[in-house]
Amino acid sequence: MIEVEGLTKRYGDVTAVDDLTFAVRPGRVTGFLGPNGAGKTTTARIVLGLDRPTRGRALVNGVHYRELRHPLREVGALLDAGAAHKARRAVDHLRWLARSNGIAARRVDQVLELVGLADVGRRRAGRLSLGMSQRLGLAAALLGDPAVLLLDEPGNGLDPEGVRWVRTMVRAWAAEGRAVLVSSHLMAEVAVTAEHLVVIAGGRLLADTTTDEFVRRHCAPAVLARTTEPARLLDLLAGQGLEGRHDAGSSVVLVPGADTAAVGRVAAAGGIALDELSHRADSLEEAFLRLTADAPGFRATAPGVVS
Ligand SMILES: Nc1ncnc2c1ncn2[C@@H]1O[C@H](COP(=O)(O)OP(=O)(O)OP(=O)(O)O)[C@@H](O)[C@H]1O
Repeated sequence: MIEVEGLTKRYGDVTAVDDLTFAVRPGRVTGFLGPNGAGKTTTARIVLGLDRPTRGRALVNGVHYRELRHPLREVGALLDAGAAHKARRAVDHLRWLARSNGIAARRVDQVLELVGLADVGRRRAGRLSLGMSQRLGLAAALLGDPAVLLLDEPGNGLDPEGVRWVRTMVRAWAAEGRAVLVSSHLMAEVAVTAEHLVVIAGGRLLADTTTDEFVRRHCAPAVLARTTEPARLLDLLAGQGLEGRHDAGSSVVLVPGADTAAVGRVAAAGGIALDELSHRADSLEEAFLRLTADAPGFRATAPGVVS
């Protein structure tokens, strides 16, 4: 498994990772989510011994990466699909990796087969399409049959069929008992692959929970009421113990967990005309944006509730 404990990384004035603690456990896919600049790559680089933390630590199977004798046999990583030398044939790239990690040469053919590259193994890395390069990166990650996998945007550059293939493979690897961390900034894509989510923004942990719980907590259905008097409706709802949400300038009030009849009765009793009364649930992407929008270092704004 991967254990990240109190991890902090500063680059000059920039705090890329800020006191981060989470674990990637075996037997399940953990989605590592955060908007651009959240600190995902920095965390992954520290786990893989490519960068040193300012404080805290990251352990793979209980030790620091640099203490692993044959790292590829313990942890497979896909960080940069373009990492293979352009002039080197795909098969030679894998053979070189296998040799430097004490892995049998026959494993190279197995992983090429596994990722669907058996026919193009003799092609030079520079002549592979983006999707094929991604598959070569996955082949390298799998070479040592590691118990821990760390994959950054594994579906990048793949066509829809390829994305489905990666999703199925990633789930199967976890089902075999591996600890799998898949990082991405695409909430909806990761949520269908991962059972567990670690969400960060501005280098800080925002959520560490099962995907089911995340959906329950952040995408719960709400009642949507549209009115020209949203502030007064909010007050009246609060008087009845119903907590609503309203974005400045919007005509919409959202009341999580309520039913339409209750909200309609409160409006009627207060003489408030409703232009719409309906049910609505946040999409995962909306929930993700809402959760991460206020984090330091993330400058984009989340969309309003509904305007
Ligand atoms: N070598 C570096 N020197 C200075 N700042 C850095 C360095 N590496 C990362 N950063 C900064 O640290 C923060 C986190 O970056 P990081 O690449 O870890 O985020 P990320 O979540 O992987 O983003 P993305 O989804 O865009 O890849 C950013 O503000 C980034 O500019």
